[in-house]
Amino acid sequence: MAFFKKLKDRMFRSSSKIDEGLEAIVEEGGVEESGVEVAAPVDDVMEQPAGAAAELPQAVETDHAPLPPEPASAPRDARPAPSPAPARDEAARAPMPQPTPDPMSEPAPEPQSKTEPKAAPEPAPETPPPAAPLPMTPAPVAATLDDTTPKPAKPGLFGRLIGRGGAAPVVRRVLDDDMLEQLEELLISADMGVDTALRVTANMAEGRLGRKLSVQEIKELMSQEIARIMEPVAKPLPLYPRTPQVVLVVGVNGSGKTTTIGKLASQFRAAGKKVVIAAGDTFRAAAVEQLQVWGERAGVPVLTAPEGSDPASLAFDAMTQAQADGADLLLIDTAGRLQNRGDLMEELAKIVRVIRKKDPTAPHNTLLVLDATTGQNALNQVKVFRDISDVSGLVMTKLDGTAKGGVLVALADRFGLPIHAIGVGEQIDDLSPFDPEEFAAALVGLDLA
Ligand SMILES: Nc1nc2c(ncn2[C@@H]2O[C@H](COP(=O)(O)OP(=O)(O)OP(=O)(O)O)[C@@H](O)[C@H]2O)c(=O)[nH]1
Repeated sequence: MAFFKKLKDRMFRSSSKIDEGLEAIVEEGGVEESGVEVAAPVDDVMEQPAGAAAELPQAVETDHAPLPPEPASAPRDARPAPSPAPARDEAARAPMPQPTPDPMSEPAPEPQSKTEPKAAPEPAPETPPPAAPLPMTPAPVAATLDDTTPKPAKPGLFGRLIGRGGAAPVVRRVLDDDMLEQLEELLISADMGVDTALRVTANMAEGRLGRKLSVQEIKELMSQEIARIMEPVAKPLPLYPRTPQVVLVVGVNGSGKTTTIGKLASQFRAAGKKVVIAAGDTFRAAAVEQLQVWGERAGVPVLTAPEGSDPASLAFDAMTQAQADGADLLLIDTAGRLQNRGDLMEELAKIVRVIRKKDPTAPHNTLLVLDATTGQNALNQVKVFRDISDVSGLVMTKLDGTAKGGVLVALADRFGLPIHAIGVGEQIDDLSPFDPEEFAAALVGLDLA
C-alpha cells in the first residue's frame, strides 16, 4: 500500500481531472441529501445480495461484483457490449490474476520498496458496517479507523430525524443517459479514448440506470470497471530459466527507455541478479552517457561502442560478455528514431539476428517503453512498434505529472499486451509493478484504505 500513496500523489493530474469532473457532473443534476441519510439511500439504490455483508467495504479491494445486476434494466442499446466479464454474478467472475509484488518476475525477490505485499488481502477493517452496501460505502476510509481513533460524535435522535447531526450532506444524482454521456466525455478527456470510455460507462450502467449515486460511489464503480479491463494485462516481466535472459528495450526517443533500463537494472541487481547493459543507441552519445550514469548507480556494467557504430555488433559483444560472465540478464537499449521506420526496423531485425546466433531463443522479451504524456499517440506507437518488432510487453513511464493517465486503460483495452511496470518519477524506485486496482483507484482519485 506504500506505493499506492506515491502513485496516487503522483498521478494527481489525472485523478484531479476526473475528480473535479465528477464533482461537477454530480452537482449539476444532483440532489443534496443529509449525511445521516447516507446509509439509507445507498441501501435503497443498491440492494446487497444475501451473504455478501462480510466482504470488504473497499470497492477495489473487494472484487468486481459489487452490485447484482437488475435483469429488468438493460444497458443502453447504443452502447458497446460490456467487457468480457460483464456478469456481476459471483460465480461468473473470472479469477483475479495474481498481481505479483515483484515488478519483474517471480524468481527475483522484490527489490526495495516493491516488497510491499500488495497482493495479500487487506485485513478487513475492524468494523465493517454490515448494513453498508459493499463498494458503494460513502466513506470507505472511515471504515478503516481503528478503535482508538476518536470518532465523531453521533447525532442525537432529533438531529437524525431532521437530517442534521454533523455528517456532511451528500449530493447524489440519478444515473441516466445524460449523466452517462457526461461520464464518457470526462473519461475521454483523460485520454481513455472513445471506445474504452464507452465500455467503462456501459459496464457502470449495467443494472444501475435510475439509481442515485454520489461522487464517491461513482468513483468506486468507475475504478472497479477500469480495474476489470486492466486485470488481464497486469503481468510481471516473465523470467525464464535460461540465462542470460535478453530483454530488448524499444520505444521512441525520450519515452524513458534509458531511465527504465537503469531502474530495472538497479532493481534486479538489488534482487541479487547479475545484470549487463548494452548501450545500443549508438547514434546518440548523450543516451550512452546517460546509461553509463545509471549503470554506475546500479553497479551494473554498461557495454558501449563508438558513436555511429553498428548496434548489432555491440549487441553481439554484449551477449558474448553476458554469457562469459554468467549474467542472469542482458538489457539492450535501442535507438528510437521513428523518422525512418525502415532503417529502425532493419536495425532491430539485425540485432535480433545476431543475438540469435548466440541463443536462438533470444530475445526473451521485447519491452516497449511508452510515455504517458503523449496520450493517445501511445496507441500509434504500439501499432508501429508491433509492426517493426516483436513487442512482448509494455512499460508506461511518466504517469506522474500528466492528466493523460487514462491512455493506459485504452492500451489495455485495445491491445491486451502485458503491462509489466509503470514509471512515476525519475528516481530508481519510481518504477513499480503494475497493479490494476491501485492504478484504477489512483486514476479516479479514490483512496484505498
Ligand atoms: N517524470 C518522469 N520522468 C521520467 C520517467 N521516466 C523517464 N523520465 C524522464 O524522461 C526523460 C527521457 O528519458 P530517457 O530515459 O532518456 O528516454 P529515452 O527513451 O532513453 O530517450 P533517448 O535517450 O532520447 O533515446 C528523462 O529526462 C527522464 O528523466 C518517469 O517515469 N517520470
